[in-house]
Amino acid sequence: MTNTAIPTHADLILPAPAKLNLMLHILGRRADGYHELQTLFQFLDHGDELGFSLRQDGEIHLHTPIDGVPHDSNLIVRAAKRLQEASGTQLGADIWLDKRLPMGGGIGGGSSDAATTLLGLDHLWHTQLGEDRLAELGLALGADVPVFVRGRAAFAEGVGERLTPVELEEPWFLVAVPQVFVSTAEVFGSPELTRDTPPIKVRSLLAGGGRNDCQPVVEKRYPEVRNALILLNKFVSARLTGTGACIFGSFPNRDDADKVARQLPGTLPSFVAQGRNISMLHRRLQALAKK
Ligand SMILES: C[C@@](CO)(OP(=O)(O)O)[C@H](O)COP(=O)(O)OP(=O)(O)OC[C@H]1O[C@@H](n2ccc(N)nc2=O)[C@H](O)[C@@H]1O
Ligand SMILES: Nc1ncnc2c1ncn2[C@@H]1O[C@H](COP(=O)(O)OP(=O)(O)O)[C@@H](O)[C@H]1O
Repeated sequence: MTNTAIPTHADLILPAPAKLNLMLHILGRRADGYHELQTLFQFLDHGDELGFSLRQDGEIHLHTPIDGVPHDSNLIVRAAKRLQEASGTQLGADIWLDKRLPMGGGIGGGSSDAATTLLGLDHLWHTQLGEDRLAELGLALGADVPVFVRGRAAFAEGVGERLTPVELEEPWFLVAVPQVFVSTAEVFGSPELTRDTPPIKVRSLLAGGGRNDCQPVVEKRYPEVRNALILLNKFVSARLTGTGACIFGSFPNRDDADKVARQLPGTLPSFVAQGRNISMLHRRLQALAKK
């Protein structure tokens, strides 16, 4: 595919894959307002792409602004600056983003961009902070960043930072994108959100259990999501990812997923991607390390 956003002369081009929350249980609320959860993360082989080139002057320049997100608030720029501070490097970077993932969709685009920036610049700058330190820097940027830094499908606990790697089947997913922005803070702040699901063991999950506790709240507050779920449920058992708005169903092969995608109305965009236990980012970095 031709890529207009990233120049071919960039020093390093890396993927920033999406994730799905295959289930998400809310166990309670901490004193700081954050919620204790249990969730199962799997990556998709579909995502954004980032390009990086070295700068000697220490500046961070993101050349592809996102509408409505100021340069210095972009998670890419924030991640780059955190890594500069933590490592003490004098180097900087030119960065380009090819944004393909819908924003605020519960598929983790911003968090994944941040993780790819941490790992990409750690590679380019030779800062060698190590995965644990990079995951720690990531957590300060968002609850979902560490899983993208680790790059392994995982059962997550705490606020999402305590990760146990898991081996899951790798089915094909149809992800539908209701055209509405769901606020994560609003969903977690809702009085009607249930916060008392008993903790479960990872083993019972892998047997296919679980649900998304945010789904009833999002269905009630966002008719676009409710209607999309009704529609997709006609073909496959559909579920919300994260706090939405995206919903997904799984299929044993790509053809079956494509067939359903073709039957969805134009008002409900969708894409088909395979679930992956090792993220595309990590597969690319491993290939680079072998060169
Ligand atoms: C719940 C998940 C599941 O993947 O939702 P999605 O964002 O992917 O939909 C994530 O953990 C979200 O992670 P992320 O989007 O990085 O959230 P943050 O920026 O850290 O938090 C946004 C807001 O959500 C609330 N929040 C978030 C995570 C959490 N465990 N408890 C919370 O109460 C807080 O009000 C916080 O201010
Ligand atoms: N590089 C980025 N990509 C996407 N969103 C970003 C980025 N940097 C900052 N943001 C902000 O983070 C918000 C949530 O982004 P996103 O990760 O796409 O959603 P979600 O966490 O629901 O999957 C966006 O609405 C935007 O304001």
